[in-house]
Amino acid sequence: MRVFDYEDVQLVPNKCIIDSRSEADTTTKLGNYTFKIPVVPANMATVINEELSIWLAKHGYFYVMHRFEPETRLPFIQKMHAQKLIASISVGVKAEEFDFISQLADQKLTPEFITIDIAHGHANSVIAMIQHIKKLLPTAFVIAGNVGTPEAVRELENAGADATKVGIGPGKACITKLKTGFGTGGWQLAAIRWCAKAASKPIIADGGIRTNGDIAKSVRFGATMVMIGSLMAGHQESPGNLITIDGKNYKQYYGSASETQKGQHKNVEGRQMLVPYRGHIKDTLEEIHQDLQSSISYAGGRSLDAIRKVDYVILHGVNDFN
Ligand SMILES: NC(=O)C1=CN([C@@H]2O[C@H](COP(=O)(O)OP(=O)(O)OC[C@H]3O[C@@H](n4cnc5c(N)ncnc54)[C@H](OP(=O)(O)O)[C@@H]3O)[C@@H](O)[C@H]2O)C=CC1
Ligand SMILES: Nc1nc2c(ncn2[C@@H]2O[C@H](COP(=O)(O)O)[C@@H](O)[C@H]2O)c(=O)[nH]1
Repeated sequence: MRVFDYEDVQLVPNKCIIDSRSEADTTTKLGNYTFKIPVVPANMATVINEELSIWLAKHGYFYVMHRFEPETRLPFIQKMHAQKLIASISVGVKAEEFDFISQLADQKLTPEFITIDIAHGHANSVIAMIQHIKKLLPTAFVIAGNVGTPEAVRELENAGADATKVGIGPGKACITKLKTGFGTGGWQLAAIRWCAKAASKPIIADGGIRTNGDIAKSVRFGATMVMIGSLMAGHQESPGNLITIDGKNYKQYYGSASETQKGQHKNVEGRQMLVPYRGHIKDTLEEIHQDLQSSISYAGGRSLDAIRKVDYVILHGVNDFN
């Protein structure tokens, strides 16, 4: 398998067939829903909160609420449904999480999306959780992860997952590679390609996005949706603390497996850092929308599908057209 990451690849332009970039359609479909762009802020405590979830849902963006205030999830689903908005939550795989799903079923409360969010998603615990959700809440769209191999994608799909999330260790706040020696850090884009070839359902590329162009590259190599943490954490609406150093503004960003998140130094695989303050998230999302419209025009099409078929070159390696 050829191994490469985002910075090693460039997409090759095709003849433009539209008169204006505004004609390019950046929407993507996940389950029964269509979203404005193939981007979702990471389900991390310094990236998403209830307020931002509501804003994103109201404005046609996908969101996944994090799982680190577990007792708020049930009222959160009720609150979203009362506003006729989609409810998209995260769960873990510990015993109490199985009970939580049973509780939702007892109350006849089905979130539209449930993301199973653990570090090593190719695990019996995740398969058991997928099956538990599908039995009790059969209409919920289940995203399972995280994984980094085709075998894992197939197993989770066969267990009933509606989508799988790919990315072990490419995150900005991640230290998995350093602490364990494992992961897709440094070859995340190749891992997406590898997994997507085996997938029969959508893939969500998770982690390692450093520029807007990386989103188009993820789509080229098989992603239906792209999850982004650090580039989404610096906004006014982001939940992390605002910190000013020498007159420059930053926002706090920490890993979900960091000591800060866990409250103890046990199985730490994440760190805390500062990311530059970037103003309002609506402006960043609009910039991503416009950049993707440009990507579609360079791909020679009218929608994201055009990007999926473009040629590419691998820089710093063997150049090849695929
Ligand atoms: N995408 C990524 O690269 C990574 C993401 N994260 C994020 O950090 C958060 C915490 O993740 P996680 O620690 O999995 O969540 P949890 O602490 O909820 O752990 C989930 C369950 O899986 C077990 N478990 C976790 N890792 C392993 C492993 N390597 N082998 C066997 N069992 C395991 C845990 O038991 P026990 O704790 O007793 O082992 C626990 O029962 C999540 O939000 C996750 O997405 C973390 C690391 C990498
Ligand atoms: N190894 C770890 N990965 C983590 C942790 N917390 C979150 N994550 C993953 O990172 C992405 C976001 O990546 P970014 O490059 O866009 O910043 C996130 O969605 C998780 O999959 C962690 O503590 N350790």
